[in-house]
Amino acid sequence: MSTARIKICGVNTPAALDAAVRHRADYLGFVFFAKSPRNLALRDAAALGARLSGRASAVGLFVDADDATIAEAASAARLGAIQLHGKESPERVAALRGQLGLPVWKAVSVSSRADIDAAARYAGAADLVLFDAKAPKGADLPGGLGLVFDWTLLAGYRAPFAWGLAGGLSPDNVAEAIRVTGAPLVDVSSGVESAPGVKDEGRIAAFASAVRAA
Ligand SMILES: O=C(O)c1ccccc1N[C@@H]1O[C@H](COP(=O)(O)O)[C@@H](O)[C@H]1O
Repeated sequence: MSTARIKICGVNTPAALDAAVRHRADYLGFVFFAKSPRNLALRDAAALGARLSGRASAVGLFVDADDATIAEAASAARLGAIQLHGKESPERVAALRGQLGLPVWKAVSVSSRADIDAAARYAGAADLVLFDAKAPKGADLPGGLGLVFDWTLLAGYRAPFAWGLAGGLSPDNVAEAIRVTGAPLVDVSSGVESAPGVKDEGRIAAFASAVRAA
């Protein structure tokens, strides 16, 4: 099995960006969702995109955002892909992909096998499906909560699309998550933070090492 690709999500400062690049993350997530402690103002996102300057791909995270918001951020922050983390339908995903000319990732929240099966509706619409733990009812955020789902639901999974694993990953559990699921991509946010919205270089380094050793 080849090494899983790494996405560090919620990068919101130059120091966090430099740390993620130093530890060879493949993707850096820029969050555009006002309720998130990792939310980026457009001007800050533009500065981070310029600093990144193609050394890794910037993935913009949106939650049920409108076309103009996504297009403006994609251009300002030099996004290489967008991640839709709300209730976007396959039709909405396909339409955005056509409009933007960028790969579109769709997060699918999981608490049961039925959720995995239902993700098949995004085949042909999304460039990548990201399985994440379902947030509790009434939560402020649909992700970025450090919650894990039952990885055995993905054991032996044959996906009809490119896919990745998210939800409560950390330096301590990511090797086991890869072992159980065979995930080709892992996405982490709160598991590499010292406090909500504060990335920690030591934890980023440990996460990247654990993935490469898995
Ligand atoms: O990171 C956020 O603040 C966020 C906000 C809204 C939707 C998703 C968000 N993050 C994504 O959630 C998953 C899991 O995060 P965690 O590792 O459990 O903290 C991941 O895909 C983040 O990109």
